[in-house]
Amino acid sequence: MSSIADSALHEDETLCTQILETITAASPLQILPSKISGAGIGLFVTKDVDDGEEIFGSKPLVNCVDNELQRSVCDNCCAYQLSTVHPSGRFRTAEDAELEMKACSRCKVCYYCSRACQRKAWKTHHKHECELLSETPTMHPLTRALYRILLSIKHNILSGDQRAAMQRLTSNMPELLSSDNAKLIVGASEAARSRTKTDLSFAEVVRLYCIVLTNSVSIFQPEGRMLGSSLDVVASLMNHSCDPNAFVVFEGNSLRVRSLRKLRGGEEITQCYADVNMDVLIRGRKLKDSYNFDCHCERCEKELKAHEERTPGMIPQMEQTQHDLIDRSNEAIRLINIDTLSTDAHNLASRIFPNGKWPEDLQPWPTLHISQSRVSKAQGSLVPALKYGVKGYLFQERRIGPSWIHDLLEFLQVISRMLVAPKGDIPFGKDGFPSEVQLWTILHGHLRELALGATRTFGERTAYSQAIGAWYSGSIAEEEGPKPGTTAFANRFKRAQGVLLAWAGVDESRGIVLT
Ligand SMILES: C[S@@+](CC[C@H](N)C(=O)[O-])C[C@H]1O[C@@H](n2cnc3c(N)ncnc32)[C@H](O)[C@@H]1O
Repeated sequence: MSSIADSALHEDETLCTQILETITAASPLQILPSKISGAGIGLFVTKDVDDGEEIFGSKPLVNCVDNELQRSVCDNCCAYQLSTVHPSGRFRTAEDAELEMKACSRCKVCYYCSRACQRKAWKTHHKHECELLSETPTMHPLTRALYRILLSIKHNILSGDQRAAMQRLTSNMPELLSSDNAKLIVGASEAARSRTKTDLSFAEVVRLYCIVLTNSVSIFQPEGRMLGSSLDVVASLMNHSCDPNAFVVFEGNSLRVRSLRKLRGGEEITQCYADVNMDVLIRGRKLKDSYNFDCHCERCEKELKAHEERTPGMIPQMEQTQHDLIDRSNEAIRLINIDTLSTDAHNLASRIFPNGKWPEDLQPWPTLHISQSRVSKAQGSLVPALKYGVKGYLFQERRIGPSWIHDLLEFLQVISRMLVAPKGDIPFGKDGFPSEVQLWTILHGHLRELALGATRTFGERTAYSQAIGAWYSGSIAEEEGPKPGTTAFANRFKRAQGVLLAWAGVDESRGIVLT
């Protein structure tokens, strides 16, 4: 295997053609040396691609559901029991029946949404792994992916091309074997080799595990939920950018790569391996720890320079504090409790900024506000949820892509709950708070942006975009004044948004401009 792995994939034209034939792409793609220094090979478009287009779709080699979601996600089609979206393209209501999930009666590890899914999974892979899974039910999904791959090789389920291409993916094996995780990697590989009784050598199994660790992508649905991990050969060839032109999303068990902006023919397709909204220091740590490289892109250099100018010589403290703020914010979400979050956050911020005043637009502050809004909403405290929500979503620098759509949706859910709350619960028109009519205008203006944004981001066929579109059309049908999309509405919206922003203490320049 090492000799195959030594020759780069792009040099084998026949193999490249064969693996590119397994995807569905609007126009042909190419595998070439990356334009990013030190990044190996990459994936390129050959023709111009518009903003918001599907670049390609693929059926991954393996999808593995996260352990804590096993009972609620179908192990075959990835249908999610708690999805807020009905497959017919509307948001679910309390009247909708819940998907009934049934466990495999033998292993009780994999769950299915129908007999058909269970039969299909059994035929394609589950019959080979069922007994092994029942012995090790809590295996990490990436280790489960390794088992599935080893068994697929053993039982000739993978085609020769798929196997050859997978084995040539970057493994980062030397770096992973000298990392803190080396013992775990070696131990899991040893166990996988002996349990699956594969013919592969120990070194080959370790390398395959490193390939899984380096190339897997999250099964991220349009709704924003991560359901597990997936390995797809073609998607694995996309390199990282902190200003990506594409992203990966799943529709059921199918992977889709969609554009975030226009790409010119010959351009490399890139995705962000870290949370694209986070600061350079958080992204940098993730890229180093999980993918073994340092990013030196324009965005990273610019953000590092800004740190040096703002707080000279404080980069290590700044990084630690950002991590601590994120941990604190995640803890608040987990406990559904933000009682001490503001005080704790200001105490942490004062390590860097003597007055404890972290800049509103510097991450993770906007994300912290979004957590505060989410927890307040869960507690039914809608007024603070709105105030935190306005700050959270308007201080995000990037107003494109999945996370922007999710932030906007959450913000609008707060507004729409306020508009149906019992009279007297919401201080309409008092102490600078917008009037009820103004809040309707704010909802409708944003809903139109959300509907347009969801269609551009996820495509118009996606049930999620359709559900947002249905919400928008249902809601504006009741609007008596000028409709969104007209100049009269835009003027009304600007005034209403101005009131909301003044109430929330956000500068008007941060507001959204309607399209
Ligand atoms: C999923 S693979 C991407 C395909 C890979 N370039 C190849 O040749 O197979 C991820 C690995 O590619 C490299 N890589 C991806 N993006 C990079 C970037 N922006 N700068 C440097 N290396 C990068 C790193 O080695 C990373 O661990």
